[in-house]
Amino acid sequence: MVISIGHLGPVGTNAETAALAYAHWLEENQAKASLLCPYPSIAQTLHSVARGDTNKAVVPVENSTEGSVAITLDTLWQLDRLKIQQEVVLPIIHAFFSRGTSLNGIKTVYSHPQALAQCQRWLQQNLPNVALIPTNSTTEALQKISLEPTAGAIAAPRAAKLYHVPILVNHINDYPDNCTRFWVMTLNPTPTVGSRISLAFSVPANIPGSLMKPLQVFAQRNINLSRIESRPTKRSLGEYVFYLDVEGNHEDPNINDALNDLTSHTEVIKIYGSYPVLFLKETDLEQL
Ligand SMILES: O=C(O)C(=O)C[C@]1(C(=O)O)C=C[C@@H](O)C=C1
Repeated sequence: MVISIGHLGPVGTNAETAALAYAHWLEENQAKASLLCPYPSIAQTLHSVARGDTNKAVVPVENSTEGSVAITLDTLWQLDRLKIQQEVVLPIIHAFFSRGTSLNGIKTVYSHPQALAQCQRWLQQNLPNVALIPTNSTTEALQKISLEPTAGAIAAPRAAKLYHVPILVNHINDYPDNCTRFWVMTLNPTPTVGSRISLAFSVPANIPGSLMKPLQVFAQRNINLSRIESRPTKRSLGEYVFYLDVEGNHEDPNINDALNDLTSHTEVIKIYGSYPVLFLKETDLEQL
């Protein structure tokens, strides 16, 4: 069976690179063939796997410079039954593309909001007066500049070969170790022994101790949390959903005990599963 993997498109996005890396891993480790399916937005990518149109979806979750990808967390909270099969950590390199020959004449820069934010210092120093225009993805930005010599786009260097647009400046991300975590989501995960569990919950009431009690469940059992953050529930101001990454897996009775206990201190809880993490280096990307 060929595994269909949805990702943010069009081809050449960072999400596609993460999906390609996962497809490569599936082929090497499980002898499984995959078919990549681009979608116009992260939300549509997740809905496609929730409907069963694709077997898996690869979506960005957190960037080392800019933090969480809100649309991914919010959509996962709305959708039921999606589980994390695997995490892929990808080095993210941004390049500046233009049909113009120098930075001098540039008036407009297009890119995905995350990419614009990850290059904000470079933009401030080199193109302080341009209009920054957000697009649905980095490669959608590349498509926009084809007829505009005074426009530029920020995208991954890999896209230069795919779109035949010249790179004017490479490595413009503000932090050289810029990387993004991507999750491979599915309705039917293959059981694996992971190294991390991710979950989200809302609390029964906005009263003293309502967040401390769920956190104590882990502290009391000496279980380490590697991330905690909140997003609004969108029901009313001041109500939040909390997202946690827990170090460990379901084979550990201490973790299972903590997760069982957690349900008595939360209102709605979604456990996205326990999963292994695949770290990629810049040199790994050259083979994709
Ligand atoms: O537009 C792309 O190339 C994407 O894959 C999206 C995205 C994101 O949403 O975070 C992925 C990784 C980078 O952090 C920048 C942009």
